[in-house]
Amino acid sequence: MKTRITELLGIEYPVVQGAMARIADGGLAGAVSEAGGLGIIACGGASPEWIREEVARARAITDKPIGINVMLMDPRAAEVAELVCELGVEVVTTGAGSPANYMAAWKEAGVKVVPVVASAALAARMERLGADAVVAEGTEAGGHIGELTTMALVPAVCAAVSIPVIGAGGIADGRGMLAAFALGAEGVQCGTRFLTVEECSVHEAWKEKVLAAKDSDTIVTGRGTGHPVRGLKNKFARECRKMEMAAKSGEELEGMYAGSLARAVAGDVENGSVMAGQVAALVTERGCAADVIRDMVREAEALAGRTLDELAALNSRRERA
Ligand SMILES: O=C(O)COc1ccc(-c2c[nH]c(CNC(=O)Nc3ncc(Sc4ccccn4)s3)n2)cc1
Repeated sequence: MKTRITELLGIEYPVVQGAMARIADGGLAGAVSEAGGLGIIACGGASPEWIREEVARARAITDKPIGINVMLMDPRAAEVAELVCELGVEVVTTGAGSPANYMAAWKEAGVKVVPVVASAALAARMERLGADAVVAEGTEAGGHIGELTTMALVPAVCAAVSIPVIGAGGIADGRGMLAAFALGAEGVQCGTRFLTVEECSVHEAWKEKVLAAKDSDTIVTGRGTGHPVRGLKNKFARECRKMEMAAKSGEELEGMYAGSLARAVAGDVENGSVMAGQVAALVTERGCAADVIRDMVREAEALAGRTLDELAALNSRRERA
C-alpha cells in the first residue's frame, strides 16, 4: 500500500513499531522491518555498545529500513544522538522531549526525523525545525505519555502541520488503524500490540500480564514528578500512587522510579514498572510481527471498503467476546 509515510520511510505498510525502552531490541525491530513495517530499536537507558550490537542484529535480519529511538530524558541522549548519524540508520524517532538540539545534524546526515509529540504546538515547532513526519501519541499509550487522547490529538496535530502524521496510542488492530486514518493520520505506531509477539524478548511474566489485562487494568504514575508513565496495575503502581497522594517530595518520588523499569524487565512484574497502553485489553494473542502487521492492514482495508450503514449493520450483529 502507498501513503506519504510508506514513501517517506521506504516501507511496505505504514505500521511503525513503537520504541519500548529496554524491550524493543534489534531482534524485534529487524522482524518488524522485514515484515514490511518500520522496526525501531529503543535506546532509552541503553549503552552505546548495546545500541551498536542491536543495530547489527537488525541488519543481520533485514536489509529494509530500520530506526532507532532517542529518549530525550535519558542523560546519555546526546551520545545516542551522535550514534544516529554514525550508524547510518534510515530513521530516528524521539520521545519525552524536544529534539530541537539534534535536528540539524540528523538532517545533514540524511536521516529521516520523526519526533513523537503530545501537542499540536510541539508538532508545529518540529515541522519548522525540519521534521519529516511526527508521531501524534495519545495518552492511551504505554510508558511516558502526554495528556491528550489520540481522538483529540491526531486531528489537532493534522490541522497544525503539513508533514505526514502517524497516529499512536490505543491502536492494536485494523479498527484502530482505520480510526487513526479517519482522524487524518497516514500511518500508525503500535507498542503494546508488539509486546506479545514471538520476536519480542520481554520477560514472559510481562507478556502474560498484558494477555490477561482488562480495559481498566492500566494506571498512570509519576504525575508528581512531571513525567507521567502508563503501566499495568500492580504493587509498585499502588505504592507510587500512595506516595503521590501523600504529596512526597519530587526527590522521594524519583527514588521510587529509579530502577523500576529494570525490575519489570527482569520479570518482577509486581515491584517493577510494567509499561503498557490502555489497549492491552485488546491484546489476547501472541503471534508474530508479520501476522500483526498483515492482519491489521487487511482488517483496516476491509472495514474501509464499507459504507457507514454496512459498518453499523456489522456492529449490530456483534458477538460478545
Ligand atoms: O514540549 C516539549 O518540549 C516536549 O514535550 C513532550 C512531552 C511528551 C512527549 C511524549 C509523549 N510520549 C512520547 C513518546 N513516548 C515515550 O517516550 N515513551 C516512553 N516510555 C518509556 C520511556 S523510558 C522511561 C523509563 C523510565 C521512566 C520513564 N520513561 S520513553 N513523548 C514528547 C514531548
